[in-house]
Amino acid sequence: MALAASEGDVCLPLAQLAQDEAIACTADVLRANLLESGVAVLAAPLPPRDCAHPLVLDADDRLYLRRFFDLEQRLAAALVTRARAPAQAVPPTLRTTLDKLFKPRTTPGPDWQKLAVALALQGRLTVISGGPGTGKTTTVAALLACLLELTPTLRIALAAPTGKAAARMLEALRARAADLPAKLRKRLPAEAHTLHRLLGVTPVAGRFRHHAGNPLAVDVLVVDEASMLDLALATRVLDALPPDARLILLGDKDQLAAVEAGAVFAELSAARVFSAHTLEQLALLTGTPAQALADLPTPATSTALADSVVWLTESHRFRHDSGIGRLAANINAGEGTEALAWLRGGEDASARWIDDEGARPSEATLNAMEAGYAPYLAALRAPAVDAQARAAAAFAAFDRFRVLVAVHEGGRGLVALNAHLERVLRAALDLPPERGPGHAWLGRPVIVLRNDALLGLYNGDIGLCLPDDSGMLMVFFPQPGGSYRCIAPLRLPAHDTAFALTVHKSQGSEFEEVLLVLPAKPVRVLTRELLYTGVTRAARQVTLAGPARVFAAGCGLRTVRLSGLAARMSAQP
Ligand SMILES: Nc1ncnc2c1ncn2[C@@H]1O[C@H](COP(=O)(O)OP(=O)(O)OP(=O)(O)O)[C@@H](O)[C@H]1O
Repeated sequence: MALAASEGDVCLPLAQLAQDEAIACTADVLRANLLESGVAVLAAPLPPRDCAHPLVLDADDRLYLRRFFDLEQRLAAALVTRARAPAQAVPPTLRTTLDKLFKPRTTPGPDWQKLAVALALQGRLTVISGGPGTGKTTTVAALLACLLELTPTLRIALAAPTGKAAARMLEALRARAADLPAKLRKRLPAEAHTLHRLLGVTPVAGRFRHHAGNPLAVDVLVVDEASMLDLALATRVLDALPPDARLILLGDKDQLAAVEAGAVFAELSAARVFSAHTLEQLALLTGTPAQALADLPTPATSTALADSVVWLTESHRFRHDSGIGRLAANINAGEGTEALAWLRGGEDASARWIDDEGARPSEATLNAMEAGYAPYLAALRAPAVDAQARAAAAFAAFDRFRVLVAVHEGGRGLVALNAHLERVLRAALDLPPERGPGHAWLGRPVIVLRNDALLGLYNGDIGLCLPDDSGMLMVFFPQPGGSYRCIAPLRLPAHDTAFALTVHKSQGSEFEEVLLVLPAKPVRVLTRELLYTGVTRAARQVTLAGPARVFAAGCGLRTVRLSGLAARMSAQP
């Protein structure tokens, strides 16, 4: 079970477990043995309160670690309670506001951004799924404008699983809110938090200061990059949210799931289903012709998350047929061979392919890696007025490009590519030979691997080693408001070099250009979701380097996360 959890699964179906070579018996025999031995207890529908069994078996023969069963049960109940909360009346005056915020469309079809706002105005749980640039943040800016118009004193919190994602969200929200009246803009939050910081980290792992007994003082919580939410964190967020607060989850259902167990966002946003009554209300509020909504699924029996899920599918950042959009669509559809045909033909400069089959990256791949960081090298060499100005220039140059990888080890993995780029940069800057792994040197980018609440650093934060105004090498981290704070290298929690990042660690970030280096052989972690997430980190240009068969195999491989969340939500009384 622990192995399954480490691969992201929340539970294991008994039938699958029974096929394991080490177990080799029927599911019936396995069930009887587990229950008789006292290792597992039946959930009917919940396990008895005071039992000490480490495993729980549910009515559909899913076997859980006790902790995961409790979390999943709690999360399902909390989500369904929120989704079923009676619809809130929306004053008709908001129709005028919505019309002002969303100009009539020039393209056919309903305006899903406007519909998403109308839906979120009525409910306490709204899940908005969309690929890059589909207007999720713009939608939230409009929603907050409507809510603030109704309640000027509304307490809004913005959060994301990583510091980078939180900072991007705040920046994007400010930009999207630029057209709002100044009195509303002023009331938007000035900060976005990591979820850990919002919930309040305590010295006890997994315990937060805010929970059901000490809820967050918020009326609306917006969580961006929600596909990175694992089961445990999602449960803590729901626990800490006051019952009448609104929760808005933004994410991309096609992206990689969290590193830890669970694929909460993908499960929540898998289907969008509306009741006939809600569609009627939405049509009224948004002025959408009922005909335009007629094709939407309206099941006879309501589903757990009916009227809570919206998909945004139109990218405003790049056209569907532009290189990055087209490649992302091919990957999502499992069309690796089709993608390779046009990538190899060099049809679109925004998506490039380097045929590279060796155990180590070819000359062409290494050249692309080094060329990508040439502007960063130039920024490190350039004179600067002061340390803050140098940090701003260095971050701007560093953040425009990133090397992404699927695996840690091997000649094409994270460690090897970081080592290569370190050697190249040190040679170019005439730095003395390495003094061993982990020390500071001018220009070293670092990624934080552990939360350190005291220092205010969180897993995934990225800093750059640069001189401070006294010439001492420090690690600079961006902070809200655009300035940089610096921390002595020796004080940093566990960290690593960050020229190359795993695709997992790149979630929540976006770069002008991305070079995605694939491994030499197909591996289990190289899935459709990983390729999609990697490719969609690029805003302007993506280059893939690897063997064609590895890319094609990855497009054909879907991530399967075993979980019972959807079933448990449907089973809620
Ligand atoms: N309805 C629209 N019409 C035209 N442009 C739009 C529309 N909605 C959003 N945009 C523009 O598209 C770009 C992306 O919008 P936005 O940041 O809201 O998308 P997102 O889904 O939050 O993106 P991300 O992938 O960064 O999370 C922005 O430049 C925004 O101004």
